[in-house]
Amino acid sequence: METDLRLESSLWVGNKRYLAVLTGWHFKWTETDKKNRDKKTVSVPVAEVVGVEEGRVEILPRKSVEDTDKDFTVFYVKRSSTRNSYGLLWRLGRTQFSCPSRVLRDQWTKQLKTAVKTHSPLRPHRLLVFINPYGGKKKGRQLYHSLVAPLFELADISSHVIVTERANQARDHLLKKDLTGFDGVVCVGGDGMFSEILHGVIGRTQQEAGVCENNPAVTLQPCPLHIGIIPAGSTDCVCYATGGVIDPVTSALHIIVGDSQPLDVCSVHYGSGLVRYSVSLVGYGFYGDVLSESEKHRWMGPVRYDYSGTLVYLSNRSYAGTVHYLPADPLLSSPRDKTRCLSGCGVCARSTERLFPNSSDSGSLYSSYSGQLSTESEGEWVTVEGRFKCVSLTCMSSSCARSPLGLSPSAHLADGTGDLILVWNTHPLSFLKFLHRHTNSQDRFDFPFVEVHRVKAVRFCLAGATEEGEHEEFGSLSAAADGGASGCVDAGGRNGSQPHLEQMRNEEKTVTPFMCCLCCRKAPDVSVWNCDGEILPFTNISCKIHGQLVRLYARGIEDIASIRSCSQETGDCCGT
Ligand SMILES: CCCCCCCCCCCCC/C=C/[C@@H](O)[C@H](CO)NC(=O)CCCCCCCCCCCCCCC
Ligand SMILES: Nc1ncnc2c1ncn2[C@@H]1O[C@H](COP(=O)(O)OP(=O)(O)OP(=O)(O)O)[C@@H](O)[C@H]1O
Ligand SMILES: [Ca+2]
Repeated sequence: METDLRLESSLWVGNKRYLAVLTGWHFKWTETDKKNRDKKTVSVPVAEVVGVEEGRVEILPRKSVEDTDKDFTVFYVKRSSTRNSYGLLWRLGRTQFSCPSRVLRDQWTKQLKTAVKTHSPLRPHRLLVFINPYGGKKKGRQLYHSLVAPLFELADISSHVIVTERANQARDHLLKKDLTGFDGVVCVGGDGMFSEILHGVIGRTQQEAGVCENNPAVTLQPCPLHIGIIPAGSTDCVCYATGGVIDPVTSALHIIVGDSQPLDVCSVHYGSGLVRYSVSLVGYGFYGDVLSESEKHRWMGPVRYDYSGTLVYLSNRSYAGTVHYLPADPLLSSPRDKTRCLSGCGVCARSTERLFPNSSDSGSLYSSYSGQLSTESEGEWVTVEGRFKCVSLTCMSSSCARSPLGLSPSAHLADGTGDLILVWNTHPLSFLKFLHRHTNSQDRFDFPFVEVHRVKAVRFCLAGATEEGEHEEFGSLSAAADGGASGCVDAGGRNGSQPHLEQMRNEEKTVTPFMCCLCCRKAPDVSVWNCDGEILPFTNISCKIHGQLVRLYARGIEDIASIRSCSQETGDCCGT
């Protein structure tokens, strides 16, 4: 197949002659002018070709086609580094080629199109797009129509666009409506909107597989629909942490080329019910209080978090509780090993082999789903009791513009673990130093009052509350297993009617005082949980990490150094 696709000929770009070669994986063109000693080769991976059009075509600022019969235009991914973030910006590169004959032109366009089809099997053809018109700075709709839709059209992707009219509309649509023919779901919005899509996609997959989401011991069915994120929110943590930049064009190009990034998901349970899923932060204490305070100031937009953060910091609170955690295998990785999860991460790749042992390629990745109950041996739970400024569990680094390395810089996107960060009560200035280190690259865990553990599961219990309830209902994760869908009740976060959770919520209210307002003299004894930007109505929760439960149209953070060495080899790897 490789040799079938090979094509080589002279082509013109402007008034310069090039030798163009299409090999199995790359399309390259090199200037053939002999006087030019610095011959530059532009090499574009076939998998990063966005579109091939006959004639001289432009798509921006608007589409124009000069239908000449010896020309063709290639659109492809071009990279540039950014000042404020860690990943690379992707832009649309475009080169117009002229051939000596129409026959050769047709040969080039045909071969290039075939090569693209062969080398990117996960490219979407049909997408379901949800736009939250009220996310972030309320520019979602405009961003989509001006920057993203023209790229999808160029790449021959058809999309069904729904501009939401209410919260949870996207989730409900994914849970109930016919999704036949869609390759993926695109979320135009922030982390809250992503969370809706996440709940819809996971819930729908479990429904169809007959898996009960309430039982934390059950192995959930990985989701076949990919999720794309066009960032248009306030924090956009999921987009930032999975690509290193917040940029709608970069995100659209990752969707078009069919990138596939697996992502760990944490399920949060109360009693015998699922409460929510999280991919970023499940946080009690400081981050819970900041979120709770910020909800009162939504009108401020993204600044609400800084304002509320300052108020909450000044109120200097700490909370008593007991944390139980199940450590992950320390031989595989550590949250303090100073590594970073980058595109092509080896730790995550080895986890894929462990989680899906029988699959040899991404096409059959989910075929090895092994049943409903976790068979992995559980290990020993560890218990820590005390007074904390905050307790945070994150499945990934949770980096964002505010904190470019995130809550846990060495966390992995897809290793089946989360990082548990315990910040003990300390002097306010020490806590400020800890917070400040989130804004730079200093080690935020290098304080005597901070602990970080790589974990598979966590349980939290308020001080004074016995764990009896939970012990009866959970015991160990595997003891709670009931074998699957039997007796399954509606999972939390799925739809309005969850009688089991409603009853438990009322029970908890009797022991959970309301958050005190900031002017009260007496600080509250109990905080709230922040679950990816949503306040949870329960305190004594139990969390379990599900390795690689969903897939995003992303490829992790690209290592700038390796891209540079690639440019040196070929003159200019990515542009004309
Ligand atoms: C001295 C400067 C200190 C700056 C400290 C910055 C720490 C930033 C850590 C960011 C962690 C983000 C985790 C991601 C969570 C998302 O799943 C979730 C949904 O979008 N976002 C939030 O809950 C939104 C959470 C937003 C949290 C913002 C906290 C801002 C704290 C500001 C403290 C100022 C103290 C000033 C004292 C005079
Ligand atoms: N049409 C709508 N009207 C009201 N709320 C909506 C609508 N569509 C979606 N939502 C809800 O709005 C919430 C916030 O949206 P989104 O996450 O897009 O923006 P954000 O809160 O500004 O950003 P971030 O979550 O990154 O901080 C989501 O939880 C979503 O459920
Ligand atoms: Ca992880």
